[in-house]
Amino acid sequence: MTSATAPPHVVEVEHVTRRFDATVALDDVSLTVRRGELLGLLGPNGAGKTTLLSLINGLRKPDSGTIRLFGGDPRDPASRARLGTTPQETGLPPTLRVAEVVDFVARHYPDPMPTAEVLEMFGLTDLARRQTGGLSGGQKRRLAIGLALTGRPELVLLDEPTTGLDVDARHALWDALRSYHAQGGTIVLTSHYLEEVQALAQRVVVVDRGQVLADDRLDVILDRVALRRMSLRVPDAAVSSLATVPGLTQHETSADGRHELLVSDADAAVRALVAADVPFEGLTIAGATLEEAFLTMTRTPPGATQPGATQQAAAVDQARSTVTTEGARP
Ligand SMILES: Nc1ncnc2c1ncn2[C@@H]1O[C@H](COP(=O)(O)OP(=O)(O)OP(=O)(O)O)[C@@H](O)[C@H]1O
Repeated sequence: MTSATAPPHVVEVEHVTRRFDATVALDDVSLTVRRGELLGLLGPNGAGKTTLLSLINGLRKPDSGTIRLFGGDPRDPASRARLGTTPQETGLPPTLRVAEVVDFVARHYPDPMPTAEVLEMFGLTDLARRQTGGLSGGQKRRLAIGLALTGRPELVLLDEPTTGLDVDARHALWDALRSYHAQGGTIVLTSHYLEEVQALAQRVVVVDRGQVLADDRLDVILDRVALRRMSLRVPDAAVSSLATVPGLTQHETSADGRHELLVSDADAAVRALVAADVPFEGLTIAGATLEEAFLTMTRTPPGATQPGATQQAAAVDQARSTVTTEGARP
């Protein structure tokens, strides 16, 4: 699947901006995908994930910036010859049988996987003779992802691959993707689910409102997500002590005067407050949400003003309504 002399980057995105009328779907995004990586693009609804994939697979053009796919222009079919892709929704010819569709797609590639292997890998062997119009939503999804891998692509782009799948099907699909990756394949997948990214990805790019908020190894991102939210009251004279709390990543004061702290270790933070004789009251501790972790990832340039608590709370509320936090709480 890979060649020893091939360049290390299969995708290069440089300062890419893409607008839809007044909406800036991607705002000066830069990232590279190395050969053999399994990269998770994580972000809430409308973050820009699908737009980014559509630029990488050549369906859309950036307004500014450049995208290279295997070193070439993604809009050139030759650049896409080694690419497999599955959009969020796939149209399958309803009267063709499952095995016929796999055969049909396989004939477009020089060295496809045998149809039986694709069917086996995605748990579709018993459905080989079923017309695709008679498949359930989850079965169609598995077939669509099987089709993306049929040509043994070097890179596969998967937009929310397991949406609509039950737990068993989701795990079977993860196994198939791990096996493809173990054979040298490169995967970029988008997900709302931290759990999914956690199960598969080695590197995670967090996107929100068209911007890359974080791009790091999975373990580094998970450390950031394992935040705790502490809410407490302190007298004005003791507010400055809050800045010395260990593991503090964010401090805001809400409209009712409560102090909201995001900390990496709430036990250590409470011990420090007690040791410093800070007369706090009304303390509550909760797991920070994934959205809160996203927000703390926003890098504020030195000297810039932090967003106000009201603005931040509104952003959290907005994100909370759209992102699945399954698995986000420690
Ligand atoms: N064809 C389009 N016309 C107008 N606006 C669009 C179009 N495609 C995307 N957008 C807007 O661009 C922004 C980014 O959308 P995009 O679909 O890339 O986000 P996403 O992260 O993939 O979201 P989701 O997780 O819901 O699929 C959103 O505000 C969306 O409404």
